[in-house]
Amino acid sequence: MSKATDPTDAAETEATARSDDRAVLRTDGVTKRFGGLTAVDDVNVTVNEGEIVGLIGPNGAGKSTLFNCITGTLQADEGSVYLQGQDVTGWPEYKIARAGLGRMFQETRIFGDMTVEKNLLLAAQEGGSEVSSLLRRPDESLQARAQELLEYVDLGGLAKTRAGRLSFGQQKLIEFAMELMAEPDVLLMDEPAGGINPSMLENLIEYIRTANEDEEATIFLIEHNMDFVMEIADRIYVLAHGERIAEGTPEEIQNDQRVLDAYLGRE
Ligand SMILES: Nc1ncnc2c1ncn2[C@@H]1O[C@H](COP(=O)(O)OP(=O)(O)OP(=O)(O)O)[C@@H](O)[C@H]1O
Repeated sequence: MSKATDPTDAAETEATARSDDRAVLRTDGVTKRFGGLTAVDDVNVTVNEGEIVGLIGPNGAGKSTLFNCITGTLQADEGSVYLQGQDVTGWPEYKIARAGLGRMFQETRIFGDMTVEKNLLLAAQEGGSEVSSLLRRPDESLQARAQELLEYVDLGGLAKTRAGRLSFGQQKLIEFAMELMAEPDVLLMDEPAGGINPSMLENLIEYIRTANEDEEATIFLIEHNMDFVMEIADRIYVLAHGERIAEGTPEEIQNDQRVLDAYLGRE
């Protein structure tokens, strides 16, 4: 996808030099305070190309705040955020999105009066295409891409259906397909399993895995559903009271005493 590079940005060269080769996303000492509360405290995370990385922690641990600092929704008080090695700290949200960061929210942002296909075509604008031309004369390759992504999530037959008629679970899958339309370098997902009925959860795991394997989608996700995150993530970061208390494979995290204590409120 197109990158919003600023050749005059001196920090870029430095950031590129410091970055891990495979790191699509990296935070370095990100700290965010709300008055006297340190919601995110000196947090370092790295998401490498092709990984599915989980972010977990008890309620109020700072997960959403960290996501918001990464996406530019909030400005960190300290620390830096690097996307593909480029220092994007302080950039406005739209510019970070254009530079390759996708975000899928808990609530869907679908246009209910438009068809599923038009929603997908609109989402492609985040990848740099013009909105008006997309809707009037959609590019055949984009249409084919939309159909392909709908088939990934087993909703291929619903392209011409009004999106508002779909169930919440189906709308979430459409939103996932929409995010993939923009071909983000990394996709942040906020509780993808939230509100999804248990029978659909296994499917969601399969769709995210397929996107990861076939589309090489790199994913960073917040999730409260432990079974889900343990099954899907390659690596997991754990936050508690704003601090990163653990990092490891799902197996390591499940056996980490600090993590168990944090969840039981025993720090
Ligand atoms: N805009 C804000 N103003 C003041 N305090 C905030 C703000 N946003 C978050 N906080 C506080 O910062 C801390 C971290 O909140 P955050 O929402 O990031 O946690 P979380 O891990 O995402 O929690 P949850 O799992 O419950 O969504 C909490 O104590 C929260 O009350």
